[in-house]
Formats: sequence, structure tokens, C-alpha cells
Amino acid sequence: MTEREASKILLTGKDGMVSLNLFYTGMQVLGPTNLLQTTREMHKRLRRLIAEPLSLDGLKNYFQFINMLAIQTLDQWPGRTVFVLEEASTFTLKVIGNMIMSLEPTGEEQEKFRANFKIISSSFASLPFKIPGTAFYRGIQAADGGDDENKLTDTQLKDNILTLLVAGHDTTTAALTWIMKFLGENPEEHRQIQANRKDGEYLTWSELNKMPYTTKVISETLRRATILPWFSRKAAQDFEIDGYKIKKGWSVNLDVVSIHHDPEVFPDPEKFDPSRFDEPLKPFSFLGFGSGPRMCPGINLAKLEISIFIHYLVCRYKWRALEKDDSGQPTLVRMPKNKYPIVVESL
Ligand code: HEM
Repeated sequence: MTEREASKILLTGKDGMVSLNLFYTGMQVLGPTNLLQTTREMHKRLRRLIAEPLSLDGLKNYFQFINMLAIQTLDQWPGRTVFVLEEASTFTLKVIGNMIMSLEPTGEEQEKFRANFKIISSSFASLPFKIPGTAFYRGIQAADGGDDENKLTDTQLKDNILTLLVAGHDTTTAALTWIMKFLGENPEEHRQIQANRKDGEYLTWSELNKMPYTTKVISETLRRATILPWFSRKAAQDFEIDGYKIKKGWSVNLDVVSIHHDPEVFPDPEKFDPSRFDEPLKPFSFLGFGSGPRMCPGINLAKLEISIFIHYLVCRYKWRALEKDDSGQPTLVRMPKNKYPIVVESL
């Protein structure tokens, strides 16, 4: 389905009309109780549990870690060819590894985690989970009300933590890479923030929450690159959509690339233009983080990581792309095929 109207029906999924259609390997890897496969009450409950640690308030705890990691990562960039996709992947994995498992950014455990996660992305493996004891685990358990009967089982916890890792890693990696590709060098907002800062050299929490232009650049990147090009649903009952009769059990896919390139909503759709987001858009025309009950629960985290990284990048460095190649990899999460090679200079 390529129309905005269809996206409204499929994404709001009223009356339990559709469920998320997870491909077979995804179901196997993520386990039977993962958020993506659950529906109705259980889905709502799991969403409620992960909402707190992924809220802006919850994320404050990781702000300093992400700040320092962005600085350290960028410090290593000048003087060599940097494949942005690879670096973005390392950065986002370290962030989520720290959040969910309290992993330090370097050391043996980090290496083990990275190696296993690579296997997980394409098949199965067990992760060196140390979940009990981490702040994230306590956050989830606390949100659960402390009632033993209602506590998530170990399997539910494992499945869902893995789901967050898998759902949050490639997506944020791709977004960070594409944003650098589209951003070119448009540093005004960040240099202004830096110039207005009275003391200290690091980005502060309140500055982070006042970046209107960067927010538009992120949205326009997600529109133009459409990192998740289609969303898949399974019909839980017979229904009709846009005059098509859909039978229970069928897959219905929403073609988000078409919705994001509808010239009626986005004139000259191939052009990168953050000012498209100056005014509110028609409902269901921008689906960078989805919409409805399955809208991305990692939206705050993704924006936080990207904004921090971009801040230090544009304040401290200038960069140049080494290739002019716009093709993407044929993967579910769209990424630049050439991993976006650049060279970087300190300012
Ligand atoms: C820029 C980065 C990201 C993008 C573009 C993105 C995009 C999306 C989109 C479009 C959906 C809805 C898919 C659908 O309706 O079929 C979604 C769902 C989801 N995202 Fe994200 N995401 C990002 C980062 C993250 C992060 C950092 C996390 C976790 C920490 C995360 C966890 C999830 C989960 C668990 C779901 C499924 C929600 C549900 O079924 O209720 N995402 N994401």
C-alpha cells in the first residue's frame, strides 16, 4: 500500500485488525515473547515497561557517557579515511551496550559483546548478559510495580532486551551515517550554541533540548533516506483497504518510500530540505519513526545520540566525502553501499 490513508488504517490497527509481521529469522532470534510479536494487552504492558528508561528523564543518566564517547570517537578521525557507517555502528553499539548492560566502552567484555552481536544480527548467539544489577534492569523492574506475579520472566526480559538492541542498532547507525551525508557542512546552529555557552566546553542537557534546526535535519534525513523502507503487517481478520479485500493471514506492506516521496506533500521530493518541517505536516505523511501504537519507543534515544554526535562534529571538525555514490545496500535497514568514506580535519 502506498497511500497515506492506508498508513492510517494499518498503523493505528484499530480493533486488532493487524499485527506486526515479523520475518521467520527475526522471530527465531528475538524469541517468542519479544515486543514485536506480542499484541494487545501484553504489547501495551511491555511498551509501558520500556517507556521509563527510554524517556527523556530516564536518558539523562546516560547523557555524560554519550557526550564523552562522541568526543573520544571523533578524536580518532582526523588524518585517515573514515568509513562513517563503521564508526557510527561502533558508536551506537557502545551506547546501547552501556545503557542496557552497563558495559564499558573498551575492554574484553565490550569485544565479546561486539563479536556476539555481529553474529546475532545475522543469526543467533547468546550475549554475555549481566542484566540483573544494571540500572536499565532496575528501571524495568521498578516500572513493573514490584509485584512478583506480574514481574517479567527471565525469558521475557532476555527477548525484549535483545529486541531493543536489534531494533535500535542498525537504525541509529544508518540515521547517523545518512545525516552526515546530507548535512554537508551546515554548522550554524551548533556553532551558535557553542559561542553562547558561558563556561565549560561540553554540550549541556539544556542546550541539547534546544536544537530546532537539528531536529528538522534529523526528520528530513529520515524522510529522504527512509531507513525502514516498508513496514509489514499481518491481517488478524478480513478487512478492506483502498478497495482491496484483504484476507485474514495475508501480509500487507506499507511502502514508506512512496509516502515519503509524495510530491503533493513534499514538492521536489529528491531534494534535501529541512524547511519542509517548518510547519506541521498532514497526519501519516512522515513516518520516520512510524506512528500509532507501534511507533518507535527509541525515538528519544536515537535523537539524543545523533544530536550529541553532530554537535561535536560540526563544532570541531570539517569533513569531505571521498566518493559521489548514492546507492544503498539491499538490506532491510537502508544504508549507503560505500559506507560513506570521508576525510576529516580538525578546525
Ligand atoms: C534513527 C533511529 C531509529 C529509527 C529510524 C527507527 C524507526 C522505527 C520505526 C519506523 C518503527 C515502526 C515500525 C513499524 O511500525 O513497523 C520502529 C519501531 C521500533 N523501534 Fe525504532 N527506530 C530507531 C531507533 C530505535 C532505538 C534506538 C530503539 C531502542 C532502543 C528502537 C526500538 C524500536 C522497537 C522496540 C520498535 C517496535 C515497537 C513496537 O512494535 O511496539 N528504535 N522504529
